[in-house]
Amino acid sequence: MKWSRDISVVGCHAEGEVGRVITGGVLPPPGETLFEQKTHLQNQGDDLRRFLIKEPRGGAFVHCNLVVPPRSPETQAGFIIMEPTDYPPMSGSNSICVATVLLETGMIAMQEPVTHLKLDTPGGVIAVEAECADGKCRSVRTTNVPSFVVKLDASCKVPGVGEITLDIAYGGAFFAIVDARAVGLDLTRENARRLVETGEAIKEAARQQHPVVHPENPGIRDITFVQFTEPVREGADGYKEGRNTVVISPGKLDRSPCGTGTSARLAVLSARDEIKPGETYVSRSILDTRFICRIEAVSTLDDGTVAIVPSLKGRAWITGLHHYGLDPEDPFPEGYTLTDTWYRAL
Ligand SMILES: O=C(O)[C@H]1NCC[C@@H]1O
Repeated sequence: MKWSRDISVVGCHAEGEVGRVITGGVLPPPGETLFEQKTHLQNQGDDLRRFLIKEPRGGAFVHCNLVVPPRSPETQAGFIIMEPTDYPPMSGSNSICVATVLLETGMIAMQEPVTHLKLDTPGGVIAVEAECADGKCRSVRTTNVPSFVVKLDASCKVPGVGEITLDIAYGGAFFAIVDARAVGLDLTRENARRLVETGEAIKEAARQQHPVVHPENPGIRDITFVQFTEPVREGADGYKEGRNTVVISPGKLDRSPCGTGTSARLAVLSARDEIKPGETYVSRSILDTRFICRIEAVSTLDDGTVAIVPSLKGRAWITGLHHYGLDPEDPFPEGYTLTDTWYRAL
């Protein structure tokens, strides 16, 4: 075997959603901030993401996180999130995978029973509280970046679907949030393909009809995800509970309850006075896995926009230790996609 590249990756999933973590073989990209480093990766060939996420090394369900030295004060490490078509500024499921891998592999020393960390992301600094026992992370609570509403009850004309109403909110990426009843689809595993098709059509229309820009970072713009929701109800344990599924381009559903999507939804619920700071909110995925969430604080952005600071608690499990390599004779150094499993070719 003769490789021109050898990248060490720890396989992991958080509540069903894959979040692989690159722990070796890649130097930190240049940049003063994580956002600049992410932009460098994106604009300078995008080869690392394509190498690890596209087939034959990855698949439509794969996310990868590059661990980098921290840049912001008081943080212990940073990570840059790579998804099938995007580099989202933050990601809930990926943050839980990264924290679990950092602690369970000893890259950062674990303190039992609770380890507190601050991690740098392109979207800002997040706080992590990991409950740990016997060398394992039993849960990870991520306190996310400020999350806020952009529009409530906006109208959107979607080819093949009709005119629908949606909310637009930021939770670490911009989401268009749609009541699943408006498109006549229940959030079931059997409907996964139809949810993807409808979600991608809505995303395309919503991006054109509702351009959005983050008030504090104009580099963060445009709707990245469509989230379908079921109404909030009281769950078996007496807490408010809501199911959702988030469509991730080019066409798969988030298997976890989507931390950034839930953060955006909490901003909407808060703006409608349907949830109060400190109240427990259980966010459920299409697989019925859960994040236990709450609004930790209310704040304002530089331009006066009201924001919430949400947290989400879930668990991740390490699935494997891998080395991904490139044989110089391999005809697919940048990978490939086919519409059988990728929905849309990239
Ligand atoms: O939990 C989240 O925020 C994410 N899960 C995959 C897509 C989103 O980044």
